[in-house]
Amino acid sequence: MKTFFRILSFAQPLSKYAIPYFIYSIFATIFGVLNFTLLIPLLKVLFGKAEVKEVPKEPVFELSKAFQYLLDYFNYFFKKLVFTEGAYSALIFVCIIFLASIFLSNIFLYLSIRVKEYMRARVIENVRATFFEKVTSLHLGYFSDQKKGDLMSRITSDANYLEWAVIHSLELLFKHPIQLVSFFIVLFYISVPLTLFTLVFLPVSATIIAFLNNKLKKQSYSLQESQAVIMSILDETLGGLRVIKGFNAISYIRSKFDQENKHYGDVVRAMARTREMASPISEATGALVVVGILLYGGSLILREQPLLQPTEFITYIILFSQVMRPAKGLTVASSGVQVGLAAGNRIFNILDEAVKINDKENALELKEFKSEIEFKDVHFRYEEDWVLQGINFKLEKGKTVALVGKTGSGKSTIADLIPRFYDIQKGGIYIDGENLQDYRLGSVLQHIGIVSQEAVLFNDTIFNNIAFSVEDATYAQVERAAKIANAHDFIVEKPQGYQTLVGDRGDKLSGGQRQRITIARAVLKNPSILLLDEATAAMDPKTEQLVQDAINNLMQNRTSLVIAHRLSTIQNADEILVVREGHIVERGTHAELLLQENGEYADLHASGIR
Ligand SMILES: Nc1ncnc2c1ncn2[C@@H]1O[C@H](COP(=O)(O)OP(=O)(O)OP(=O)(O)O)[C@@H](O)[C@H]1O
Repeated sequence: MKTFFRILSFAQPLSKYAIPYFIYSIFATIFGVLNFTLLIPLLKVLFGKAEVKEVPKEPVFELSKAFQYLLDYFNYFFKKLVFTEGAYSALIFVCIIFLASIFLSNIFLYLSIRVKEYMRARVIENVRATFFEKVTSLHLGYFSDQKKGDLMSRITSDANYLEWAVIHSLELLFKHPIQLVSFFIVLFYISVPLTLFTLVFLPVSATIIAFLNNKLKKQSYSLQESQAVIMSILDETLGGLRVIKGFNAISYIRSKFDQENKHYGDVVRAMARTREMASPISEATGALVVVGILLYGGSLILREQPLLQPTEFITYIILFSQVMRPAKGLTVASSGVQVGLAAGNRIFNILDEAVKINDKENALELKEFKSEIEFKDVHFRYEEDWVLQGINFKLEKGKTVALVGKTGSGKSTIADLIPRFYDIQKGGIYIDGENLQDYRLGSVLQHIGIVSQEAVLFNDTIFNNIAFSVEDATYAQVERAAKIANAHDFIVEKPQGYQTLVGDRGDKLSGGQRQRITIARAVLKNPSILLLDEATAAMDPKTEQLVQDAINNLMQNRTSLVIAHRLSTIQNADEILVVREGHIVERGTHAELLLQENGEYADLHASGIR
């Protein structure tokens, strides 16, 4: 029930939709039912039962019997018309009212559907916006444990199921119950014993439908899980197509996909079996009831003193056949809600994930970076084991500190702690003497530029890829940044220049070109603190020199923390820290470290990082 109300909360403001929907549904139903009740006078005329021998008496209005008065007045007016104008004129009169009520019923139906669709659009907008906001505010560590495809499936297909669940719940709460109640009021009005007789069958079909719904909910959860797995495989395949083809692993990935795809098909078939059973079951119980009504209703008519008129009986059967529609609608809507509840749970699992990296109340603003960044006894772990232990160093303004060490030693992790991709568990990181966690993160990030090992580009133009973190960047500014990053020349050689689309993840550019675009991006942002993780991918000497020069230009007059994979970048660093298994084991300048006998830096140098 909690999930159900939470799903409805996406349709805020609910009253804006639910109240008009309720009103329109009532009117659509009233006029819809009226169509059928008009059958009684119509049939009377046709069967010649409407003969009137004297002037009928006009009914007297009483507030407590307003409904009865309306019916009596209609009968009075109808009889008067038959008496004064003849039966055929009365028939025309009934037909006109019949048409008018169909027209009105459809107008209200249209209005109710419109409100419903507006609400649907609102729900999907809200769900996606809330989901996207949440996903972008979660800490990076969360995504290490998640499959991307699974998240994508939640924001697309699960969100769709949820959107339908809201619509179905409107129908479940308002439309179908209103229709059912209205039909039953009229049915009771025509014959109480006959209607009581039909009601006996309701609990039987309700129990069967409830059983089917429960089954459907479980199946639908497994369907959505399977959909997520398919999306993940697709995502991995598209992302790694080059490797898959290169390693001739197409059959491996295909069989993985086929297996899941088959499982998905099996679940869809199982769901269809369950869902489609609801309809024949309600049809069969409906037919049973109709036979029962025919037998029982017939006995009421065929008595010596009939309790029911044949014209009323025909109308009753026609009306009853209409009851099946909302009754079936109820079963469809409730299964839609069940499916939506399963989808809702998958979405809420993410929405309920705690945002671990938050700004404190009254957090400080880092307006200007003035003196230094300091790591004091920093300890950090992703999972069980410590990845960093007792890290101490200072990065003074305008200086360059380089991190070197074997792969997996913890260099990237140290750099990731400054923009608070992760928070440390012990010790402290200080900027200008204040704890990093006391600042508003946004104000710190404003001063940081990151160039990572992997050049991350978006499927957009070169211009937008360079300008993406700087609002309103001008063409001249972007061009200047590209020149400093040694990127301008290759950009203008492209037919579309800065407007060239780079392709998915920058596929249409070479590795060196992608690197220089990301360097230009950092140049344009002009941050005072630079976190630079050198690319490890091998480039030809000329490109490498171009990238190296671009990096040197970028580092000028900045405070830099550099993760070095080549010695050439860091020979001029003010301090080099050698990291081993999460500890700093050596520190000093290039020259100092080379002098250390059996030192790790000297070793690394000898083994060839250059
Ligand atoms: N998201 C993560 N979850 C769990 N463990 C991680 C995660 N990221 C890194 N690690 C582990 O933390 C340790 C340090 O990794 P880190 O990436 O900082 O090393 P590195 O020195 O930068 O390596 P490289 O030079 O290869 O980039 C490694 O043992 C790695 O397996």
